[in-house]
Amino acid sequence: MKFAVIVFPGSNCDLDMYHAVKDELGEEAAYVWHDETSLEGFDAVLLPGGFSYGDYLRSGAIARFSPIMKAVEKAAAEGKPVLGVCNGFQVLLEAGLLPGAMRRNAKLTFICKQTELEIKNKSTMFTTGYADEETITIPVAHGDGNYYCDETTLKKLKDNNQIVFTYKDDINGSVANIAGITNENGNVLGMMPHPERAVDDLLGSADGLKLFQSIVKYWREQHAITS
Ligand SMILES: NC(=O)CC[C@H](N)C(=O)O
Repeated sequence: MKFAVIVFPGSNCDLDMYHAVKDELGEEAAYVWHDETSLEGFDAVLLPGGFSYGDYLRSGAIARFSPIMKAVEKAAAEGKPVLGVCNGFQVLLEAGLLPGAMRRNAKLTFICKQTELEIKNKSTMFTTGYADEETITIPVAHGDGNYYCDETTLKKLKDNNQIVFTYKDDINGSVANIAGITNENGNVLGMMPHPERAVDDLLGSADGLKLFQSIVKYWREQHAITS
């Protein structure tokens, strides 16, 4: 399976993402500069964390106009797995590929620490590797992680099972403690915690690895030779 790691000017978790896929997961990965216009030949798309365009205007607000975003939209429409982590999540929100918006953390401070997450939907293509009711440990590192959506959107997210991860504790003021959501189709996931930084016990947790393994499992099932 081949993963694209999109690199924007100011991305800083692209190397971690590449390492997670290539070295820990053992799958193919390649960096794709934001100026590119095609994701032909890739099976999944990863938008890493960082400070694209210095977070000017709003986190993700400028990156969402990068040429590669048309190809990300196409991959999403084709049903390919698209994962946005932290700044990647912010870009997906700004691009309208996920509902809602991100605001400054409630306490207006940058938060960098391990967090406990509850898995609210373990039947997505990103979460089948987790056990029922499993609580996982994955680090966050953000200043703008305060997820907001209105009541109608929240109801839709709940009704469609689009809320995938919630924080066990309210760390940043997010509506309903939301840490990660999918689109309606379930193939685009945005999450503030960094699974790519939790892929080995040496890092303090390996709980993020199961997320990447779930994507591979899904892809293999889709591409199984049945005859
Ligand atoms: N680690 C990151 O991706 C940081 C995201 C974002 N720029 C913020 O501080 O909110």
